[in-house]
Amino acid sequence: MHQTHAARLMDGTGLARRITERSAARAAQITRDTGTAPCLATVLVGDDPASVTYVRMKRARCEKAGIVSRHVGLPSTTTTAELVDAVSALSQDPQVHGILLQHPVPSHIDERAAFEAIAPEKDVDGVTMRSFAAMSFGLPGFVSCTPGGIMRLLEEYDVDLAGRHAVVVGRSAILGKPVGMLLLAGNATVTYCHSRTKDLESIVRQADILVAAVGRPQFIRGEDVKPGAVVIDAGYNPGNVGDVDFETAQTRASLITPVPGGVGPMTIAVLLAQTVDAAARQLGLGPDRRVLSCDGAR
Ligand SMILES: Nc1nc2c(c(=O)[nH]1)N[C@@H](CN(C=O)c1ccc(C(=O)N[C@@H](CCC(=O)O)C(=O)O)cc1)CN2
Repeated sequence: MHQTHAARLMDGTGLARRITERSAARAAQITRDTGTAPCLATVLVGDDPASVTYVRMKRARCEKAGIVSRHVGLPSTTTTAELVDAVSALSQDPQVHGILLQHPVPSHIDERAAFEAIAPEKDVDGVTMRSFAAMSFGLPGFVSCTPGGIMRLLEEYDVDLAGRHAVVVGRSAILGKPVGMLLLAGNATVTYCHSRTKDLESIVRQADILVAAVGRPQFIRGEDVKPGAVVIDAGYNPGNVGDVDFETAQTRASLITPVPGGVGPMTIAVLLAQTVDAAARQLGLGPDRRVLSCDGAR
């Protein structure tokens, strides 16, 4: 019989705040040293309410951290060519250091073509193929923000990955696929599951580390969580509901991210940290490797 206990919560809000304080200090230093503040351009196509909220949150956090926020809002009728032109113009603008194209774009647009119009040195959201390849090969570059935030949370809570079975449920280009590659780089044994996976529950039950990134509310049943597992809920469904049935999962897991307050805030903290890093490089200063690692700030 399984013993009932409450898992320890992984506090993404607190860690994100500490990382962002460091980003703000570094942004102020860059502004003092060069006379130019780091600048993130956000691009939003259409008026999907959730996307409007996320972009607003990103812009507000930039401004609080001393990062200039430039916004390009485009109508939902925008064509692929028009979006590629808008992103290319930002890629060529020396006053812009980072570019964020909010996902998803309307379905008639070739989102991949638009992402690929982001200059590599400005890909602070880690969405281009080049960034994905660099991350996969362990080369310098920007990571996709939610996967980067998840890895930073695992590090903060001293989760040992080596030899452990990590199960990623979901295979999206900016979340499921890259987080699996980062877990692999950490020497975990990685299994990807998706909508065509047969007997998903039996694979989930084997996970020492479970990353839920399906985009379906409470899709992962709490009773399928292996006792002692580390559960990362990367779901951001309407009403702040995650992909995991939290109530039951937290009685079985050893560590679990809450929704809200887990992975979400980390996504934005990584975006800001990478924007500051990009600005430092483009303005001829070295990157500050400590911004993300946040040593001594626990
Ligand atoms: N280009 C990108 N598009 C999208 C990304 C991304 O990383 N890059 N991620 C997701 C969603 N997302 C950011 O865009 C995001 C979702 C949720 C949160 C967050 O902090 N949520 C809070 C709760 C929200 C609230 O208080 O209203 C939480 O979990 O505590 C941040 C970012 C889609 N698109």
